[in-house]
Amino acid sequence: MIKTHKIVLVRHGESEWNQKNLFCGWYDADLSEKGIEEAKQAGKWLKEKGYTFDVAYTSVLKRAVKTLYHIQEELDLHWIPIYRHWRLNERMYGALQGKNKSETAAKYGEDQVKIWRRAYDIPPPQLEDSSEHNPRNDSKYQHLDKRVLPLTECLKDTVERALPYWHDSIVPSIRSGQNVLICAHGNSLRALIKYLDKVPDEEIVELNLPTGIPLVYVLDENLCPINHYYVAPDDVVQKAIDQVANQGKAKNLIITMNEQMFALRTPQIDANQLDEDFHSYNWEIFSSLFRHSYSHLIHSFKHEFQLFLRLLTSYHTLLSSKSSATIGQQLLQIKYSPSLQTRRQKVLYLSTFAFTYLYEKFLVDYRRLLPFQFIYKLFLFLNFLLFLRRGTYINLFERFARLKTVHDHPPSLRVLDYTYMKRELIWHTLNETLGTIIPFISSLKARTFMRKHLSGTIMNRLEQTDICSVCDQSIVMPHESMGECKHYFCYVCAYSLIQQSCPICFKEIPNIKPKEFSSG
Ligand SMILES: O=C(OP(=O)(O)O)[C@H](O)COP(=O)(O)O
Repeated sequence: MIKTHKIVLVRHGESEWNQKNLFCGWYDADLSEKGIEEAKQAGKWLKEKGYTFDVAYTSVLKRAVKTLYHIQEELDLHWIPIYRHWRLNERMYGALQGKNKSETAAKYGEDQVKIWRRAYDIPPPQLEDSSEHNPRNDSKYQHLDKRVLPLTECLKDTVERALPYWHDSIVPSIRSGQNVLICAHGNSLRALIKYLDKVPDEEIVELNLPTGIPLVYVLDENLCPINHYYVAPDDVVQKAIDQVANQGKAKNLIITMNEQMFALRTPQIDANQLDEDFHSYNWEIFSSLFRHSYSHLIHSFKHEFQLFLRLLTSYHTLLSSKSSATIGQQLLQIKYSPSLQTRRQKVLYLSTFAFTYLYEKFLVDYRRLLPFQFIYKLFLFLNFLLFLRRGTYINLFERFARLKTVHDHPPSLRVLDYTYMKRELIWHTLNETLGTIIPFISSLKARTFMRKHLSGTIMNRLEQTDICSVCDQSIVMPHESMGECKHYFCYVCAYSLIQQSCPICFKEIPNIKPKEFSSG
């Protein structure tokens, strides 16, 4: 019987930088809340299937170290030896570290990002020596020769630096019959798999490893893979793999942006307008309360009451600790970031009310103050131009208080279906065409045409009744032709037939006369 070995590879649970869709590399990001749950779940799956380990290997980055810890916790395996080594670190992502993958795809193209993420031998641009991400300035690596510390790596480089550790430390443990667990990273594990499965350079591009799902490799006695499988339901695995593959797509931008995504200009303008509309509506209702009594009071103290209403609204919105958005912003799901926290911001906010009050009470009515009004309007205009250019600070208060507007929730991706729009377009075109054609159709001629082709019975019925041969209603002021036609018409209908022909018998009607009633 062939002697086999089983090793388990686990990519750490989701890190905080995975969550933000940032290139992470050697940056020491922590696990996100979800990542902690994924790590625990990995341990549970392994426990369920009866896995146990004698030794574990990981990198020196805390997202992998902590994932391993959570797995140990679930398996109650704190006593096994743990070896951490920089050679199991994630691929050094060079100058891409800290950049958002979707934004990078939007800037450089998805194809370029796929090359940087997945091409075997093309490294991303390297880190500057002075970069905060340069491992040469990191205390974790101070004991190492600076020349081995990379400033960027392609997968080939990662394979080359990870394999010595595989051969020197991990292989002996496997050969000695120990159950080995390796908890590492997306690309350091891809490097290992590339080597074990002898994946061709061009095929490794399509390999994506999900976070927190244990991958079992069954090796023969020469440590060649016989089989491999994930210890999780297939649909969970596939979904997680697709998610990793899609991280480099620009279209993810809208759904992966965190909630600090700045609001677009249009919602900001709309929110401003809604606030004004809300104030007008508020004032309308309030003043209508006193329409029949105390109206003189309302009229005399209009500005003071308006100030009171504005303050009341603010007290329940921006000035309350629960909200950082005006009414208009709340309706459009945007808000200030940071919220109105400092005393200075609150004072500035309240002074805008004082200013509005003074402006409306005095400036508008006094001609001598017109130059001030002009200066104020000029400021508003310049501020608005700046807002249009930069997309921030729609009013002077926001500018002075340095308040930016962000989306309350990440905007969701809307799927546009053009079927309805196409139908609408066809219907409108048809409507317009009919609307243009119909007025050209003479109803009289149409009716004449139809009668010409109607069967005799209907014709007879029409002739036998006392209804007008033109409008089909009871005859009003009956008239008849002065020619050969023997039909009767209302006066108005008959008048329209002069010099035309009768719609029933098609005889010409030279003129008309009132119907003569026989005395019998
Ligand atoms: O740090 C990273 O990997 P990790 O989350 O496995 O440590 C990379 O950002 C993974 O990104 P990639 O899947 O685009 O290679």
